[in-house]
Amino acid sequence: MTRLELRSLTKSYGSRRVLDDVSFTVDGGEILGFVGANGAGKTTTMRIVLGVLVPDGGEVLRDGHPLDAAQRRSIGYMPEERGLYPKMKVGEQLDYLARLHGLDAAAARAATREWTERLGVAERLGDEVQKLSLGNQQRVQLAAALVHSPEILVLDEPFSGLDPVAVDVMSSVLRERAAAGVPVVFSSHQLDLVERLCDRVGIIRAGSMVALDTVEALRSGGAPRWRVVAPQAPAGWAAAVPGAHVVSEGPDATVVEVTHDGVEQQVLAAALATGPVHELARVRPSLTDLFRDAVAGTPHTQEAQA
Ligand SMILES: Nc1ncnc2c1ncn2[C@@H]1O[C@H](COP(=O)(O)OP(=O)(O)OP(=O)(O)O)[C@@H](O)[C@H]1O
Repeated sequence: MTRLELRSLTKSYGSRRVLDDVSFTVDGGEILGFVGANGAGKTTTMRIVLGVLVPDGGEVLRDGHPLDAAQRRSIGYMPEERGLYPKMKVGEQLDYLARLHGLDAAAARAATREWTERLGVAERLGDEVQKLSLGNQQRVQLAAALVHSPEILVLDEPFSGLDPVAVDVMSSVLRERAAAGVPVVFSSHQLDLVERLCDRVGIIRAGSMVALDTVEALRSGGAPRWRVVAPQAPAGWAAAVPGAHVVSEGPDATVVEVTHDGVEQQVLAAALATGPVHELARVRPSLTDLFRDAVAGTPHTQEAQA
């Protein structure tokens, strides 16, 4: 099965390093979500995979060997800036792209038909791309990435601007391609979607990978957090429990982080000492929480650091 590997990629613009030792692998059958704040380096990384940009250091491997030009061309790529010819008809454009990748005329037409039907734009085959709504242009863009049956998929923000139906279609296409053995990597700012769809998530911050794991593993890393609902407890009640750190305290609930399992029982005892306890529950961070933690301490847009 195909394996895509990015090994120690670095890239600078002038004296400014925008990628610093970025490494990750995506196995066939796997969907990797690539997330990070604006300007963190996602597009730069993907362009290097495609060969549109040359890294200063590091390499991109397929099954352990550096990607050659022909293998790069065989990647299904959806660029962030999109790359369709606005005045060309949808069908002609997709046929052309499929032919460019070596399909004969009949196979190109069949692939165009298949993907436009699948993506819900088959009735627009005869329309110029520029006459389509942005969301439909994006569906065509995905069709363009798929018409040549790529063995690797690299998609830069494929979900941005899509309506919920198109999001579902796009999600099922990505799952299906992964199930067919294709390594899939896509960037997105829609973290709920990434959480739902991806087998693993890589978080990049200011050009460095700061997390790379399954959502489940990322969620269970870090100190355990517990939510306590004790309506009669006075302010500051949990602060004195050894090993507990109050994360937030409000009228509805107190959230504490504990240094190790078992401390929550002492937190519970302290809460019970103040009156009834209605709830003691482990809090599982969402990918959004993890993302915030991972990019914490940086300006909201990392370009501001430049
Ligand atoms: N041609 C260029 N010249 C100089 N700096 C550049 C160039 N292209 C990108 N950069 C800088 O490299 C950094 C990484 O940009 P990149 O587009 O990879 O980020 P991104 O994570 O894709 O962001 P976004 O989420 O906004 O798309 C940014 O600070 C950007 O300003």
